[in-house]
Amino acid sequence: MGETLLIKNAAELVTCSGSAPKTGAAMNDLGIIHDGAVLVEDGIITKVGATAELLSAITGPVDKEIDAAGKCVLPGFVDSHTHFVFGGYRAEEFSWRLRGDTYMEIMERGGGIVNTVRDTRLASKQELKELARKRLDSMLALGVTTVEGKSGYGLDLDTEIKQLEVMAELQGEQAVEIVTTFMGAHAVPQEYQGRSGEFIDFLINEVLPVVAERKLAEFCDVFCEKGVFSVDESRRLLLAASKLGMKSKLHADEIVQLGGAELAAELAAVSADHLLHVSDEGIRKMAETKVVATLLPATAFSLKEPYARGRVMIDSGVPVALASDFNPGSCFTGSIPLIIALATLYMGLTPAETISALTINAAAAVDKADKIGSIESGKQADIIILEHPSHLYLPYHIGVSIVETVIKKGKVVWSK
Ligand SMILES: N=CN[C@@H](CCC(=O)O)C(=O)O
Repeated sequence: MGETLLIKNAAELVTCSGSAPKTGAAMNDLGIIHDGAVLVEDGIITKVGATAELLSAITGPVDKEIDAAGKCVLPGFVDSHTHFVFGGYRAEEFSWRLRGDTYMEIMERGGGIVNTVRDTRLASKQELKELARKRLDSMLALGVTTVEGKSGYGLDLDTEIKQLEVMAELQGEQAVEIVTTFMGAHAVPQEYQGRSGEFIDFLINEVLPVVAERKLAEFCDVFCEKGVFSVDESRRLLLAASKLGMKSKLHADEIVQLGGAELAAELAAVSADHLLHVSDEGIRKMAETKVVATLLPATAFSLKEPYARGRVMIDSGVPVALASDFNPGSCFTGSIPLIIALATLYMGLTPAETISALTINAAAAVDKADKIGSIESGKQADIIILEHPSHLYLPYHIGVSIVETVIKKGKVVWSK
């Protein structure tokens, strides 16, 4: 037996077990074990059950014990949609939004994403890495054990690669596991203004092959949006990426209803994200094909847009995940407590659905539900312990983190 960790006496052990992704009523079933325990060997969960039974089944010595009496134990949160590697800030643009300018108006005036592109191109790899590391540290303290991160602030070969290399280097240098997405089609760069199709050709012919050859990204994502990339351009890029082994994600129907959700279903994408303006048909098709809907309530909040129809999606059988969308423009926060507050108070999700959406379904949104997202035998021991006895204390503490301990691959990596 390798290094062992025992967590015992948990008032509530939220396992999130069961088939993934969870849909419909299953999102309310958290597989709770009262007075629960977990045994971890060499970073992998080997036993889960009631404390008394689990203790009697342990044969060898245990290296470390955590007494979780009076506390709730859950799978680590998975933040399945972020843009955490970037240079510069857009605080002035935020003040323009406060006075009424819309996100797209600012983008059309030559601001928005391309502003961050300029700063990210200028920043050295080391500068980007240190900024990104700090952001990951803050996420970890909120209970995030896995994060998805996108490129997309380079929009040229060198800077896209620089962003992806930052993520590759940070993997293993700190505790949060990173799932990497290539998002060269995040905006049309100034040098390609009015020629979005040619820019897609450039990405397909000159950037994707390098990303694939160097195995720098597991997913390809595209901002499928009116005035950015059309459904046809998005399809062309994602099919080319898929031929090179990258799985598909889409920024879909965020600002207007364009058919991004329908395209995600057609391509059997792993997830379609945002979906503030998704059509009923898009919801039906996503339910049919089990594309994960990654909803980003902090972005709707920050943009003062209506929230995505999470309640309708869950009731229609769509697997729903929640994520932060941490980025320098539309949503400068990685706050899991804020997401929990918005999902429960304004989107009509129950506390249990919200937990499923941040754990097992978020793991499915990065195609890792076989390894993370639940506390089950055989899974990686990514676990958080709360200061309080039940998951119900999460939405009750509005905008405030109650995470006390974070465990990654069986090791305590953060504690309050
Ligand atoms: N909508 C496109 N991409 C980001 C925003 C990026 C930015 O404004 O810098 C998002 O997911 O919200």
